[in-house]
Amino acid sequence: MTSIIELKHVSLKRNGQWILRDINWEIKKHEHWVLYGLNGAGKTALLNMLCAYYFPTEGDVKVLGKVFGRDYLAEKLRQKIGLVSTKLQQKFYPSDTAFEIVLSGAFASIGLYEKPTEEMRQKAIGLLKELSCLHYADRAYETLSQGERQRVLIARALMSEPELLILDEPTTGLDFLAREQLLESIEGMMKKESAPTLLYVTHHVEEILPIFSHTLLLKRGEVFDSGETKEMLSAGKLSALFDSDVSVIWDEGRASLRRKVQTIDAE
Ligand SMILES: Nc1ncnc2c1ncn2[C@@H]1O[C@H](COP(=O)(O)OP(=O)(O)OP(=O)(O)O)[C@@H](O)[C@H]1O
Repeated sequence: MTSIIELKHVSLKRNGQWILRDINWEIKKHEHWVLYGLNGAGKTALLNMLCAYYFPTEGDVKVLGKVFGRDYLAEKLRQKIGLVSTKLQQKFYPSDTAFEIVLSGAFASIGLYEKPTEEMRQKAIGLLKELSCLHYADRAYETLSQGERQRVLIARALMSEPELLILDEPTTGLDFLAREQLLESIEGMMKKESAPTLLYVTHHVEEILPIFSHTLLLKRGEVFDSGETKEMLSAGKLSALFDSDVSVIWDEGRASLRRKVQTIDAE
């Protein structure tokens, strides 16, 4: 099976501090992964590396068949990766419509500077429909809710038919219902045969859908463990990850966590 991401003994130092240490990770085509870790675990640093914004201090990074430092062109590589992150959300022009924002994905630009073809327009309409956002296609970005914006940005990311789609904490700022509806849309989208490999970054176990076959647990810049999701989300493993006792409750293929409160006997 083709590798989408291959990291070998990758470490990253920034401002004299090690942020990532000895990361080994392989994502194969058609596997869908979760990158899970608490605040400050190094998730953003790792994503910045995968998208060629950071260069490893040590080790080898290969993304979509391109070896960093040897045969890759950052811009070209990024065009093959669909990235949806909160940081990206803030870059769009408030008066651009949802339709224009989705279309801009075909040119990998912020704003629409080239005339889209009829084929692009049809594709954008199809994606807006698929992500249930066609009814606000003509609304200005600034008038959209957080959940609506995320849907539009996922549709935009899919315009260029990326081989890898990275969703970086896409449910930030969503209420329970909006979160669940977005997760349902993501699940539906990933069931399509033409779906890209998906990397979903989160610090909420509840968001890990059954479609995510694999999970990498990141702790203080190191791989704590990685493998099949079901195995990674065990009470023992997560308690060790958090340095705090938790129990895991499974319901319809999704896990949720409870922190065990230590009770001290009065006697
Ligand atoms: N340029 C930098 N210089 C020094 N330290 C940095 C730099 N960038 C990140 N760090 C540190 O590296 C650690 C990992 O940061 P990172 O933002 O990757 O974590 P994260 O897992 O994305 O966290 P969160 O879930 O809170 O967004 C943090 O302790 C952060 O302060």
